[in-house]
Order: sequence, then C-alpha cells, then structure tokens
Amino acid sequence: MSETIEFQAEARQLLQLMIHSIYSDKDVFLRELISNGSDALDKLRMESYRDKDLGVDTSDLHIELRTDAENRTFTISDNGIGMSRDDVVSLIGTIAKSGTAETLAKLREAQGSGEEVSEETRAELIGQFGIGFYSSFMVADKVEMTTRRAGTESGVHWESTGEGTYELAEVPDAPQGTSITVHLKAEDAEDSLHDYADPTVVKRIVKRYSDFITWPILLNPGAPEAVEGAEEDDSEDEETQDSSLEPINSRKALWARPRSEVSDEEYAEFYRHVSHDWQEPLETMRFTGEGTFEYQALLFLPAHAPMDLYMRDAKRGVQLYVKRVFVMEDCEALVPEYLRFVKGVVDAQDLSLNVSREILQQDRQIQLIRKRLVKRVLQTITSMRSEDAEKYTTFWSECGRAVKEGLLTDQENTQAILEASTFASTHDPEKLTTLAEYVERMPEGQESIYYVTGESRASVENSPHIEAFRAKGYEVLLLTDQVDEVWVGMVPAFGSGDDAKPFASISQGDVDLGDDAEKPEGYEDLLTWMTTTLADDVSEVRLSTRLTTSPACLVGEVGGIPPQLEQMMRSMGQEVPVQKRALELNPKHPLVENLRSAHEAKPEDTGIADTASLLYDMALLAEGGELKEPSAFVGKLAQRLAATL
Ligand SMILES: Nc1ncnc2c1ncn2[C@@H]1O[C@H](COP(=O)(O)OP(=O)(O)OP(=O)(O)O)[C@@H](O)[C@H]1O
Repeated sequence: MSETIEFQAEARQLLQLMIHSIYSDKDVFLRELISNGSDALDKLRMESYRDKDLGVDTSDLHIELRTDAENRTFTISDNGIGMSRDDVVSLIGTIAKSGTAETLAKLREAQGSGEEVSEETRAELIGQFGIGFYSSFMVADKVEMTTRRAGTESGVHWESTGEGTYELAEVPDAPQGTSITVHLKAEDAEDSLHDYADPTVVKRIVKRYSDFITWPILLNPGAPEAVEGAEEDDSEDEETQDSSLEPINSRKALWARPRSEVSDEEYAEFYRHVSHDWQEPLETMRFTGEGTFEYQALLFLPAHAPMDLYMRDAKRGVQLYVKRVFVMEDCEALVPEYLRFVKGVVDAQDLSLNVSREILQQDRQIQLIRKRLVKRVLQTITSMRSEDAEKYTTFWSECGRAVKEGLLTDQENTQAILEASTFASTHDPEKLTTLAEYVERMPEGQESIYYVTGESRASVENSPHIEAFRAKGYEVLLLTDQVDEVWVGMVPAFGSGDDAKPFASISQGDVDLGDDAEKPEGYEDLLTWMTTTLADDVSEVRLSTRLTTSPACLVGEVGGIPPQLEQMMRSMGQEVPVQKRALELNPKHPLVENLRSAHEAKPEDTGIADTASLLYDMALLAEGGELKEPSAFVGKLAQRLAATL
C-alpha cells in the first residue's frame, strides 16, 4: 500500500530551486550522494561497535554505482545504516536545518526584487547549508529510494518527481541499507548536464570529487572505448570487460598522504565533504603529533561564516578518526566553542574506537590535541593577516566576532586571541588596526589603550567622550560588536610584563589627559547643588577634562557595567542593579558657564533646575541613550526656549 505525503514548505521550495537548477556544476549531485552513503557506512560501523546485538554483517561495507544506459538511470547503493519510515519522513521530507528559512527568504527577496539573481549569489546562499540528497533533482525527472534501517525487519520505498509530494510504500524484503535510483533528464552539455548513465563519466566524477572516501566505491565497468562520452575520460582507462563491479577510488586518507602529493583541489573536495560547504576553504592546516601520542590533523578555515555560526544551537567540532576509522562527527571535545567555524579531521592513533563523547571531554590526550589545535588556528589567523591581507579581511568580517568570544572563555589564550584580532579605530575610517599597530602609534605620555563601546561606528565616533582624546591626538578603538562590551570588562591589558598596556574606557572613570589647564574655580556651589537636584539619576556632578565642544557627558565607574551592556542584560531577563553614573560638565561651554552665574544669582529658580535636568538629558541623548520620559524633556525644553524669545 502506498501513500502520498506532502513535502514540508521549506523542502518544497528547496526542491524547486534544485529542479530549476541553481548550480551550474551538476556533477556535484554524485558527490553529495556518495557523501551520504559514506556517512551511512560510518554510522553503521559505529553502531555495530556499540550495539553487539545489532546482528549485521559489517565485513563488506561499500558503495555501489550502477549505470543503465538503456533505461537512462543511475543507481547508488550502500549497505550502511539505512533509514526507518519515520527517518525518511523527517530527514528527507523535511528540512530542519537552522537557517534554512532565512536563506530561502533571502533568495525570494532577491528574486522578488526583479533583479536577475546571479548564479554566484544563489550558489553562495545555498552553499551555506548544503542540500545533499535534494541535489539529485538537478539531474533527475524522478528519484526513487529503497531503504531499510539496520536491525529492523522491513524497508520503505520512496519516490518523487520533486513537485509537491512523494510516495511512500512498505517493502518487506528490502536489503539493509539504502539504494537510490535517479531517472536522468536528457543530457544537455550546454547546461553541463552530463550523461550519468555512462560509466566513464561517472568514474571521472568520482575520481575528481570522492577519491578520498575511505569506503570502496564500486562501479560497473565502462563501455568499450571510442563510444559516446569516451572523450570525457581522464585517459586513465584501465577498464576490463569483466562484468563484475570494480573499485574506482584510491581510498587514501588525505591526511595520511605526503603533503606534496595532495593537490589543492583534493583538499577542497575533502573540505566540502566534511563541511557540507559548497565553496573552497579559505585556509588549509595540517599538523601532526609524534612520539608516545600520535595524531594527524587536517583542518580548514571557511571563506564565509557557516549559516548557524551566530545561532544558539550552532554545530561545532571536527570529525574524529582513530587509525583511519571514522569515530564521530562534530567532536566538541576537540574544539572550543569560539572556534566552531573550524572544520576538518583529527585522526588519533591511541584511542578506543568505542569512546563516548563524555569520556572524550575528560581524556588527557584529547585535551592536549585541543590545546595544540587552538594555538595552531590562532597562529594561522594571525599569519594570514601578514601573508594575505585580503584573505584575512574576508575571514575576519565573517568569523571575527566568534573569535573574540574566546576572550571571555579562554584565559590561557587571551593574548594570542588579541594578536589575531583587528579593531576599528579613530586612526583610519576604513581599515581595521591590530593592537600592536595601535601601541606603535601611541604618542609619548599615553599609557593606556583607549576604547569606546557602542552600537555603531557612527554613534560612538560622535560620542562626546571622544572629543578631548581627538583634540589630544589619542587614538580610540571603536568597539561595536556585542561581544566587545563584555570582553573589555574582563581583559585587563594587551601584552605582558612591563610592556603590558591596559585597556581604558573613555567613558568610564576619571580620565587624566594630563592637561595643564587647571580646573576653574568657583563651580563648587553649582556642582553640589546639581548633585542634589539630579540625585535620582546621577551619582555625582563634576567638572570634566574630556570635553571640548559638548556641554556635558555621562561617565561610568571603572569596571562598572556600560549602559549598552546593562540594556542587553535586562533584555535577556537578567536583574541588573541600577547604575548611576557621574555627570561631567564642560566648564568652557557657555551653557555651563551661564548656568553657574544664573544659579549664583537665583538659587531657588525652578527654571534653572529645569536647565540642569536638560543638561543631563542632553548628555544621555548625545551618547545614543534613551530618555526615561521624552515628554517631560520636551515640556521643559519648550518652556526654556520660550523664555529666551
Ligand atoms: N544513504 C543514506 N543512508 C542513510 N541515511 C541517509 C542517506 N542519505 C541521507 N540520509 C539521511 O538523510 C539526512 C538528510 O540528508 P541530506 O543529504 O539531505 O542532508 P545531510 O547530508 O544531512 O546534510 P547536507 O545537506 O549538509 O549534505 C542525512 O543526514 C541522513 O540522516
């Protein structure tokens, strides 16, 4: 009995994109299906280790490819883990990846705007989360799949033309594993849709994209030479007329081959396999550990942030192998959260294949590899900056915010993270600066690295606090990522020992800009009176040395919670004690000067009290803050203005 089921809305939209072919390189469908088959074999082997009662034969795990020119089909089968009926419905009929809805919305928006969406844009958007199985619809009119989950009795048959629905039927005698038959569209060389019913074509593609897959990939032998499609061959045609299947991949783990023998393209394909990214990696890293504890690592930095990088449930971790045998996906124990964009493989020689995630967290060897990995990644980022500035800029704009999260969690590597980082500063309107460059530019007499935090470059650049620093020629870092608000409160200095330069907020604490100009006399009364009048809002009213053109600004205590962070914490439902800040007045500003003489003349005047409170409101507005009672502000302002006319 078969039943017809509808695809989930997102799945339907993705399928449409596939059918209308978003990607010029159709050959990649094969890589995607092989990748899934290989994962299924990995999973079966792991499960059979863990569950001795599974009762499956794992002695001959492999992937089979069969072409049928007559019926124009291509079939890929694996004797891996397989899927249950529920698996098929949830994994194939539904897309549950974080970011899918957003990506599709972006695509729709781009298409809706009437502009032709470039191939690149589409590929880039899609490439951010991969589409695996669905890519078969780039080359197919119809896809059929029969699958049976290891350890269960009966299988299912799935079939769809990729429109709105699919058919599901029970198959009592299905072999264990998964077999997918692709009913091929007509060959269309112009659209680079090749003849996938031709084994020579298939062989060439497997060699190119999937050679490193560690499981045997078997293919029915090719047609005799000089037949249609033969010119596509790589010329390494060793086929015989034997009717049995022949293995076509070399199965060599890339990380175990001598470096000089692995091409960039092979690394790129391997990267795509482990990351599900469709683009090339930005950087490839290889290193090994020798001696009592041996391991090999092959890691990659992405050219763009993974879809879920800044989402709560972001995936992290690299693949863990033990002596060439796949052990687990996303091994968190090897990679700290802030480096969650790092993809790749660690192959350890000395672990049990049976190891669990919990045990790994405690494992000393794993901790050592992790340490090494972190150092290596940070070093790579840092040297990328000097070796290929453009690459670094791409990387930093995509993943820099994640890297800076390490300043909150990884005390051991704080300095290395600071060295790998770059920041916006008042020195250059466009180019980011390293801290070393900043320190280099510090003029005689400047002891600290000054920074200001806030929501955007525009708002912090115009903040009143910055005025005197500018006037004095002191550079200020403009920190506008949310994570910046937090790390500046935790990291005391850049550098170590005598060379350490402390970080100092320009909007916190008393700054001493070393100005010889003494604070003018005669303001005591005004300051005492204002401190009392504004006691609900400010901790103190004092004279400032940091202002040149603005009348007033608000200054927090050193180590206090900056207002943006306070707001952020409140919005996350955290209790934050009310933090009063000091109001600093600019004694050279006519408003402040006149306020002093007006208060002296008429200490009881309520209008003057209103002006004092307006001064506070203005300081709040100038730093981009929000007024508690905008209507009260407007009322007072209108009155005071009226009095001037
Ligand atoms: N040959 C297979 N054997 C067993 N399960 C499979 C097979 N092919 C697909 N699946 C299951 O279906 C899920 C969805 O596959 P799909 O190819 O759409 O995405 P994916 O491989 O998870 O990720 P990506 O889209 O990033 O490649 C897989 O995660 C896997 O659980």
